[in-house]
Amino acid sequence: MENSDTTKVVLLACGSFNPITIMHLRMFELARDHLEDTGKYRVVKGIISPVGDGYKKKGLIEASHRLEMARLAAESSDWVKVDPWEAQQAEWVETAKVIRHHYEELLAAEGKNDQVDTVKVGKKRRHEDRDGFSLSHSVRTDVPQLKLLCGADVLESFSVPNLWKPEDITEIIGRFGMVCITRAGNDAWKFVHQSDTLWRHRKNIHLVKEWVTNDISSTHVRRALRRGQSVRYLLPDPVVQYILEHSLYSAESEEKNVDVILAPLQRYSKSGN
Ligand SMILES: Nc1ncnc2c1ncn2[C@@H]1O[C@H](COP(=O)(O)OP(=O)(O)OP(=O)(O)O)[C@@H](O)[C@H]1O
Ligand SMILES: NC(=O)c1ccc[n+]([C@@H]2O[C@H](COP(=O)(O)O)[C@@H](O)[C@H]2O)c1
Ligand SMILES: [Zn+2]
Repeated sequence: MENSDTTKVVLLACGSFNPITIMHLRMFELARDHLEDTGKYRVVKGIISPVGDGYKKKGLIEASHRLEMARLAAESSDWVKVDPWEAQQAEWVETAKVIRHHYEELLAAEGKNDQVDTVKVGKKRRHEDRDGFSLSHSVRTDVPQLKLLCGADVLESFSVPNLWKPEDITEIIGRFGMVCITRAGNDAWKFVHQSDTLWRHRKNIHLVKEWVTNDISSTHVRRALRRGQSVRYLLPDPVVQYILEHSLYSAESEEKNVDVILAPLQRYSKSGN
């Protein structure tokens, strides 16, 4: 039965997905269970958004292949879909912009625009937060919430110099919120505790402890493929087939972007941000 007190949530996972693994799909299941277990949320959709080639990460193969593999993987889910928008952009797009794009899509799908209906927005939300970010322009309760889904490594990468703009971190967490899958739960909490920005927005950070630890990573999968080893059961079968059919992941593909600086580092060190 529909509970009118629950808030609908859409989960957005951004990453390389080079290639997508079963752990990426598990993240969605873990996050949905965690949010729904609070009794406050109902997760209605998951979106996988592979990063574009402009991200320039070492070993990042073409977005067309990564998108197709993600689509094959998502066929096994009735609620997680792949969205090609980010992957199709000529230049790397900041995650905050990707979230904004999907939020606008969400509003459009609900027949709403980005103007907040103040009657429907809770009073306590109508203020500037301490970073000067106007929450009154951004939080509404009549459409599903959009939250960024990621692993603890992404949360911890917030402290890497020149990787994230501080205002983007504030917007991602303060305006939208994050669901973060963590293998070492205490470390992620410690990280939140040690950052003033993260601590201020702690109620918008959902840390999900993964009890059945699973260290599958795309790096491990690419390494195994380079060595001619089996990757079966680490990836959905159709993804394994696709990789073999197209001979993806070799010593050569791992050298892609080897001498190139990662797009965010390039962008933010240049601008002096
Ligand atoms: N085993 C895992 N546990 C928790 N989160 C994970 C795990 N694997 C990937 N993620 C998360 O999935 C998202 C996409 O990650 P990404 O595409 O970088 O995969 P990855 O396996 O970490 O790849 P790579 O080894 O190339 O960095 C990120 O938010 C990452 O933190
Ligand atoms: N400043 C930013 O918005 C920023 C910085 C670094 C990574 N990211 C994103 O985080 C994800 C990380 O992916 P990887 O873990 O595969 O590197 C990608 O989607 C990337 O675009 C965003
Ligand atoms: Zn990663």
